[in-house]
Amino acid sequence: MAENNIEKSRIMTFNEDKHEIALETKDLHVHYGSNEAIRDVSLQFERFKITALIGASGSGKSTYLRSLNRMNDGIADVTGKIIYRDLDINKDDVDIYEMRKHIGMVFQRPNPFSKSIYENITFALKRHGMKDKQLLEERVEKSLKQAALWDQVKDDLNVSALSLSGGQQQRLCIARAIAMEPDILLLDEPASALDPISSRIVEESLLELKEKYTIIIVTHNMQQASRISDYTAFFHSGNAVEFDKTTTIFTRPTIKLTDDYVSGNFG
Ligand SMILES: Nc1ncnc2c1ncn2[C@@H]1O[C@H](COP(=O)(O)OP(=O)(O)OP(=O)(O)O)[C@@H](O)[C@H]1O
Repeated sequence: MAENNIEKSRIMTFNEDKHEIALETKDLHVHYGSNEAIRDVSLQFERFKITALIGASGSGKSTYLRSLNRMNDGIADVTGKIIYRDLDINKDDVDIYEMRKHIGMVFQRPNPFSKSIYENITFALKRHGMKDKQLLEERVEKSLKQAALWDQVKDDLNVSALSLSGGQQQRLCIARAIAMEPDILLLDEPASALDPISSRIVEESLLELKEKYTIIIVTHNMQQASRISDYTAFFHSGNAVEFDKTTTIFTRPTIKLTDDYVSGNFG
């Protein structure tokens, strides 16, 4: 069990008259058996902004992120509130299938289906009842454009997704997630398995995506966090230690633990 040695934390909250909150957790705890991986985390995520979750390995970033759209159901015990559109989506009676249309997720390793590019994107749409061929084609084009992949694949959407490069596969996974037109995109180190060039291209597409989506991203890469995020939450031992504008976290954090981490003294 991680030791709770956090004496101080500093969590910024938004003035809700000026900032629209897309998602919020209140007193969130996550236990894997007796191991408390997330301790009482209350954070707000502003709409159409990118929030980075940073911290050393094992600090709880992925556990927290995965709890936000109930990916930890059946794996961990998650208590506390996850507020989306005035609804606590951590309640038992929430339709998880429906909720995930609004809160989509992209994982660390590109995981396209072993199907064509076109089918990767239309699969979930069809399962949700979209049948019209023209509408499906429009959605495929729009999401591939938003994920900055359209120009490279538009001439043959019937090739296998597995024939794409790693970076292209990850952008396809982003396109697949946004094809559902979610409000919120959760990304768990989406560029960590990619080479630096593909990683920068994914970053650039995320910057464009924030015009339309609220993005919450786990990253180990400090440069990436400072390049793309508006806000940053620093996690340590399952606690959200400090949350503020990214520039503040990286240039003048209040808490020593944050300072040590962002200046590379541990982690
Ligand atoms: N499926 C699981 N079952 C049991 N314990 C888990 C599981 N996933 C994570 N944990 C534990 O929860 C704690 C937080 O892990 P988590 O993966 O959330 O951290 P992280 O900050 O995302 O780490 P990393 O950067 O290495 O991915 C760790 O103690 C880890 O061992």
